[in-house]
Amino acid sequence: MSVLDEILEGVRADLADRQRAVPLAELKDRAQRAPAGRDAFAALGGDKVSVIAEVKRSSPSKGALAAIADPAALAADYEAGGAHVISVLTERRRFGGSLEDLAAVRAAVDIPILRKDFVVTSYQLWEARAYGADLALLIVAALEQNALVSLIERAESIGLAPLVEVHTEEELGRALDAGAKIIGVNARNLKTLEVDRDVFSRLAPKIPDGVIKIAESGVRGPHDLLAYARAGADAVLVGESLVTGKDPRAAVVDLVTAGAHPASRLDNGPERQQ
Ligand SMILES: O=C(O)c1ccccc1NCC(=O)[C@H](O)[C@H](O)COP(=O)(O)O
Repeated sequence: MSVLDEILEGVRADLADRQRAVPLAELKDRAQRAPAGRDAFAALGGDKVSVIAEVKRSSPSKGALAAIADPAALAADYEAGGAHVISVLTERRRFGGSLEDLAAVRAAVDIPILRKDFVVTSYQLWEARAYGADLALLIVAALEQNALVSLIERAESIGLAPLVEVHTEEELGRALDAGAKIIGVNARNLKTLEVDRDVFSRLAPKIPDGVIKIAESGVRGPHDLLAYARAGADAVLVGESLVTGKDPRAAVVDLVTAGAHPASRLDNGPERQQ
Protein backbone atom coordinates (compact mmCIF):
# COMPACT_ATOMS: atom_id res chain seq x y z
CA MET A 1 0.00 0.00 0.00
CA SER A 2 1.38 3.48 -0.88
CA VAL A 3 1.76 6.25 1.70
CA LEU A 4 -1.12 8.08 0.05
CA ASP A 5 -3.36 5.01 0.31
CA GLU A 6 -2.49 4.63 4.01
CA ILE A 7 -3.29 8.29 4.63
CA LEU A 8 -6.59 7.98 2.77
CA GLU A 9 -7.58 4.94 4.84
CA GLY A 10 -7.12 6.94 8.04
CA VAL A 11 -8.86 9.98 6.58
CA ARG A 12 -11.93 7.90 5.72
CA ALA A 13 -12.07 6.40 9.21
CA ASP A 14 -11.85 9.81 10.91
CA LEU A 15 -14.38 11.22 8.45
CA ALA A 16 -16.89 8.51 9.29
CA ASP A 17 -16.60 9.46 12.99
CA ARG A 18 -17.17 13.14 12.24
CA GLN A 19 -20.13 12.38 9.97
CA ARG A 20 -21.72 10.38 12.80
CA ALA A 21 -21.15 13.26 15.22
CA VAL A 22 -22.31 16.10 12.97
CA PRO A 23 -25.04 15.37 10.40
CA LEU A 24 -24.59 17.02 6.99
CA ALA A 25 -27.66 19.24 7.45
CA GLU A 26 -26.20 20.71 10.64
CA LEU A 27 -22.81 21.22 9.01
CA LYS A 28 -24.37 22.96 6.00
CA ASP A 29 -26.29 25.23 8.33
CA ARG A 30 -23.06 26.20 10.08
CA ALA A 31 -21.28 26.75 6.74
CA GLN A 32 -24.08 28.95 5.48
CA ARG A 33 -23.80 31.11 8.60
CA ALA A 34 -19.99 31.43 8.26
CA PRO A 35 -18.59 34.84 7.26
CA ALA A 36 -18.15 35.48 3.53
CA GLY A 37 -15.08 33.99 1.88
CA ARG A 38 -11.92 36.00 1.20
CA ASP A 39 -10.70 36.52 -2.36
CA ALA A 40 -8.12 33.82 -3.08
CA PHE A 41 -7.66 34.88 -6.72
CA ALA A 42 -6.75 38.42 -5.68
CA ALA A 43 -4.29 37.09 -3.10
CA LEU A 44 -2.61 34.80 -5.62
CA GLY A 45 -2.73 37.11 -8.65
CA GLY A 46 -0.77 40.18 -9.75
CA ASP A 47 2.90 40.56 -10.65
CA LYS A 48 4.33 39.21 -7.40
CA VAL A 49 5.08 35.59 -6.58
CA SER A 50 2.69 34.96 -3.70
CA VAL A 51 3.68 33.11 -0.57
CA ILE A 52 1.37 30.51 0.96
CA ALA A 53 2.71 29.81 4.45
CA GLU A 54 1.71 26.52 6.04
CA VAL A 55 0.85 25.51 9.60
CA LYS A 56 2.40 22.03 9.66
CA ARG A 57 3.16 20.08 12.84
CA SER A 58 4.35 16.79 11.41
CA SER A 59 4.46 14.84 8.19
CA PRO A 60 4.74 11.27 6.94
CA SER A 61 8.13 12.08 5.41
CA LYS A 62 9.75 13.73 8.46
CA GLY A 63 7.65 12.79 11.51
CA ALA A 64 7.36 15.55 14.15
CA LEU A 65 8.46 18.93 12.79
CA ALA A 66 7.32 21.52 15.35
CA ALA A 67 5.10 21.52 18.43
CA ILE A 68 2.97 24.58 17.35
CA ALA A 69 1.00 25.02 20.57
CA ASP A 70 -0.67 28.14 19.17
CA PRO A 71 -1.42 27.82 15.42
CA ALA A 72 -3.26 31.17 15.46
CA ALA A 73 -0.15 32.97 16.73
CA LEU A 74 2.00 31.29 14.08
CA ALA A 75 -0.47 32.28 11.36
CA ALA A 76 -0.54 35.87 12.69
CA ASP A 77 3.27 35.89 12.46
CA TYR A 78 3.09 34.66 8.88
CA GLU A 79 0.59 37.40 8.05
CA ALA A 80 2.76 40.05 9.74
CA GLY A 81 5.66 38.81 7.59
CA GLY A 82 3.59 39.48 4.46
CA ALA A 83 2.24 36.02 3.60
CA HIS A 84 -0.58 36.19 1.05
CA VAL A 85 -2.42 32.99 2.04
CA ILE A 86 -2.21 30.67 5.06
CA SER A 87 -2.38 26.90 4.56
CA VAL A 88 -3.64 24.87 7.51
CA LEU A 89 -3.10 21.11 7.51
CA THR A 90 -6.23 19.67 9.11
CA GLU A 91 -5.44 15.95 8.73
CA ARG A 92 -5.07 14.46 12.23
CA ARG A 93 -3.28 11.12 12.12
CA ARG A 94 -0.16 11.88 10.06
CA PHE A 95 -0.01 15.70 10.22
CA GLY A 96 -1.34 16.42 13.73
CA GLY A 97 -3.85 18.98 12.41
CA SER A 98 -7.53 19.64 13.11
CA LEU A 99 -10.53 21.69 12.12
CA GLU A 100 -10.05 23.55 15.40
CA ASP A 101 -6.68 24.75 14.06
CA LEU A 102 -8.48 26.02 10.97
CA ALA A 103 -11.06 27.94 13.01
CA ALA A 104 -8.39 29.43 15.28
CA VAL A 105 -6.35 30.61 12.29
CA ARG A 106 -9.46 32.08 10.65
CA ALA A 107 -10.12 34.18 13.73
CA ALA A 108 -6.51 35.41 13.88
CA VAL A 109 -5.79 36.60 10.31
CA ASP A 110 -7.47 38.59 7.54
CA ILE A 111 -5.91 36.84 4.53
CA PRO A 112 -7.40 33.82 2.72
CA ILE A 113 -6.96 30.37 4.23
CA LEU A 114 -6.44 27.02 2.51
CA ARG A 115 -7.78 23.83 4.07
CA LYS A 116 -4.95 21.38 3.33
CA ASP A 117 -6.31 17.87 3.69
CA PHE A 118 -7.21 14.78 1.72
CA VAL A 119 -10.69 15.62 0.48
CA VAL A 120 -12.66 12.64 -0.79
CA THR A 121 -16.24 13.81 -0.27
CA SER A 122 -18.25 17.03 -0.36
CA TYR A 123 -18.83 16.72 3.42
CA GLN A 124 -15.20 17.86 3.87
CA LEU A 125 -15.85 20.89 1.65
CA TRP A 126 -18.77 21.91 3.86
CA GLU A 127 -16.46 21.44 6.85
CA ALA A 128 -13.86 23.65 5.21
CA ARG A 129 -16.42 26.41 4.68
CA ALA A 130 -17.93 26.01 8.15
CA TYR A 131 -14.53 26.30 9.85
CA GLY A 132 -13.42 29.32 7.83
CA ALA A 133 -11.46 28.16 4.78
CA ASP A 134 -11.50 30.11 1.52
CA LEU A 135 -9.68 27.47 -0.54
CA ALA A 136 -9.70 23.68 -0.38
CA LEU A 137 -7.05 21.30 -1.70
CA LEU A 138 -8.17 18.58 -4.12
CA ILE A 139 -5.48 15.99 -4.87
CA VAL A 140 -5.93 14.43 -8.31
CA ALA A 141 -4.03 11.27 -7.30
CA ALA A 142 -6.59 10.67 -4.55
CA LEU A 143 -9.71 11.05 -6.70
CA GLU A 144 -11.49 9.36 -9.59
CA GLN A 145 -12.20 11.80 -12.43
CA ASN A 146 -15.97 12.00 -11.80
CA ALA A 147 -15.32 12.77 -8.13
CA LEU A 148 -12.74 15.42 -9.04
CA VAL A 149 -15.17 17.15 -11.40
CA SER A 150 -18.02 17.12 -8.92
CA LEU A 151 -15.83 18.27 -5.98
CA ILE A 152 -14.52 21.21 -8.04
CA GLU A 153 -18.09 22.18 -8.90
CA ARG A 154 -19.28 21.77 -5.32
CA ALA A 155 -16.37 23.77 -3.91
CA GLU A 156 -17.04 26.65 -6.28
CA SER A 157 -20.77 26.56 -5.58
CA ILE A 158 -20.24 27.02 -1.84
CA GLY A 159 -17.65 29.79 -2.11
CA LEU A 160 -14.42 27.79 -1.88
CA ALA A 161 -11.66 28.15 -4.46
CA PRO A 162 -10.40 24.65 -5.33
CA LEU A 163 -6.61 24.26 -5.48
CA VAL A 164 -6.14 21.17 -7.64
CA GLU A 165 -2.88 19.34 -6.93
CA VAL A 166 -0.95 17.31 -9.51
CA HIS A 167 2.41 15.58 -9.70
CA THR A 168 2.45 14.04 -13.21
CA GLU A 169 1.51 15.08 -16.73
CA GLU A 170 -1.40 12.65 -16.72
CA GLU A 171 -2.75 14.20 -13.50
CA LEU A 172 -2.29 17.67 -14.99
CA GLY A 173 -4.38 16.65 -18.02
CA ARG A 174 -7.11 15.43 -15.67
CA ALA A 175 -7.00 18.67 -13.65
CA LEU A 176 -7.34 20.79 -16.80
CA ASP A 177 -10.13 18.57 -18.19
CA ALA A 178 -11.95 19.00 -14.88
CA GLY A 179 -11.79 22.79 -15.23
CA ALA A 180 -9.21 23.63 -12.55
CA LYS A 181 -8.39 27.35 -12.38
CA ILE A 182 -5.74 27.03 -9.66
CA ILE A 183 -3.25 24.21 -10.09
CA GLY A 184 -0.63 23.19 -7.54
CA VAL A 185 2.29 21.14 -8.79
CA ASN A 186 3.59 19.19 -5.82
CA ALA A 187 7.31 18.39 -5.98
CA ARG A 188 6.60 15.63 -3.46
CA ASN A 189 5.42 12.32 -4.85
CA LEU A 190 2.70 11.39 -2.34
CA LYS A 191 3.16 7.69 -3.07
CA THR A 192 6.93 7.54 -2.44
CA LEU A 193 7.53 10.87 -0.58
CA GLU A 194 10.45 11.65 -2.89
CA VAL A 195 10.86 15.41 -3.55
CA ASP A 196 11.85 16.47 -7.08
CA ARG A 197 11.80 20.25 -7.55
CA ASP A 198 12.18 19.84 -11.32
CA VAL A 199 8.65 18.47 -11.63
CA PHE A 200 7.34 22.06 -11.59
CA SER A 201 9.54 23.23 -14.49
CA ARG A 202 8.50 20.16 -16.52
CA LEU A 203 4.76 20.66 -16.01
CA ALA A 204 4.37 24.45 -15.80
CA PRO A 205 4.77 25.09 -19.57
CA LYS A 206 1.82 22.75 -20.15
CA ILE A 207 -0.48 24.84 -17.92
CA PRO A 208 -2.41 27.44 -19.95
CA ASP A 209 -2.11 31.19 -19.28
CA GLY A 210 -4.85 32.35 -16.99
CA VAL A 211 -4.57 29.30 -14.72
CA ILE A 212 -2.80 30.13 -11.43
CA LYS A 213 0.32 27.97 -11.01
CA ILE A 214 1.47 27.08 -7.52
CA ALA A 215 4.77 25.32 -6.77
CA GLU A 216 4.27 23.14 -3.70
CA SER A 217 6.89 21.62 -1.38
CA GLY A 218 10.64 21.71 -1.06
CA VAL A 219 11.06 25.48 -0.70
CA ARG A 220 14.05 25.96 1.61
CA GLY A 221 14.40 29.72 1.13
CA PRO A 222 14.36 32.57 -1.40
CA HIS A 223 16.65 30.74 -3.85
CA ASP A 224 14.03 28.01 -4.32
CA LEU A 225 11.24 30.60 -4.68
CA LEU A 226 13.28 32.33 -7.39
CA ALA A 227 13.92 29.07 -9.22
CA TYR A 228 10.20 28.25 -9.16
CA ALA A 229 9.43 31.84 -10.26
CA ARG A 230 11.77 31.53 -13.23
CA ALA A 231 9.89 28.38 -14.19
CA GLY A 232 6.58 30.29 -14.12
CA ALA A 233 5.21 29.96 -10.58
CA ASP A 234 2.58 32.48 -9.47
CA ALA A 235 2.91 31.28 -5.89
CA VAL A 236 4.86 28.91 -3.67
CA LEU A 237 3.50 26.80 -0.81
CA VAL A 238 5.97 26.46 2.05
CA GLY A 239 5.68 24.37 5.20
CA GLU A 240 8.65 22.59 6.70
CA SER A 241 11.31 25.28 6.29
CA LEU A 242 9.05 27.84 8.03
CA VAL A 243 7.97 25.74 11.00
CA THR A 244 11.44 24.33 11.67
CA GLY A 245 13.31 27.63 11.31
CA LYS A 246 14.25 29.93 14.22
CA ASP A 247 12.12 32.87 13.05
CA PRO A 248 9.12 31.96 10.84
CA ARG A 249 8.08 35.60 10.45
CA ALA A 250 11.54 36.67 9.22
CA ALA A 251 11.64 33.67 6.89
CA VAL A 252 8.31 34.76 5.37
CA VAL A 253 9.63 38.33 4.98
CA ASP A 254 12.62 36.98 3.02
CA LEU A 255 10.35 34.94 0.73
CA VAL A 256 7.87 37.78 0.17
CA THR A 257 10.73 40.20 -0.56
CA ALA A 258 12.20 37.82 -3.15
CA GLY A 259 8.76 37.25 -4.69
CA ALA A 260 7.97 40.96 -4.89
CA HIS A 261 10.95 41.69 -7.15
CA PRO A 262 9.81 41.78 -10.80
CA ALA A 263 13.09 40.17 -11.94
CA SER A 264 12.06 37.02 -10.10
CA ARG A 265 9.32 36.30 -12.67
CA LEU A 266 9.55 34.14 -15.77
CA ASP A 267 11.20 35.92 -18.76
CA ASN A 268 11.73 39.06 -16.74
CA GLY A 269 15.47 39.33 -16.99
CA PRO A 270 18.45 38.08 -15.06
CA GLU A 271 18.24 36.46 -11.65
CA ARG A 272 18.05 38.84 -8.75
CA GLN A 273 21.20 38.96 -6.62
CA GLN A 274 20.80 37.16 -3.27
O1 LIG B 1 4.85 16.47 3.80
C1 LIG B 1 4.74 15.25 3.63
O2 LIG B 1 5.54 14.40 4.05
C2 LIG B 1 3.54 14.71 2.89
C3 LIG B 1 3.41 13.35 2.72
C4 LIG B 1 2.30 12.83 2.09
C5 LIG B 1 1.32 13.66 1.60
C6 LIG B 1 1.44 15.04 1.75
C7 LIG B 1 2.54 15.57 2.38
N1 LIG B 1 2.69 16.92 2.57
C8 LIG B 1 1.71 17.87 2.17
C9 LIG B 1 2.32 18.92 1.36
O3 LIG B 1 2.08 18.93 0.19
C10 LIG B 1 3.24 19.90 2.03
O4 LIG B 1 2.88 20.03 3.37
C11 LIG B 1 3.32 21.28 1.43
O5 LIG B 1 3.42 21.26 0.04
C12 LIG B 1 4.56 22.00 2.01
O6 LIG B 1 5.72 21.25 1.73
P1 LIG B 1 7.08 21.49 2.51
O7 LIG B 1 7.41 22.94 2.37
O8 LIG B 1 8.08 20.63 1.80
O9 LIG B 1 6.83 21.11 3.93
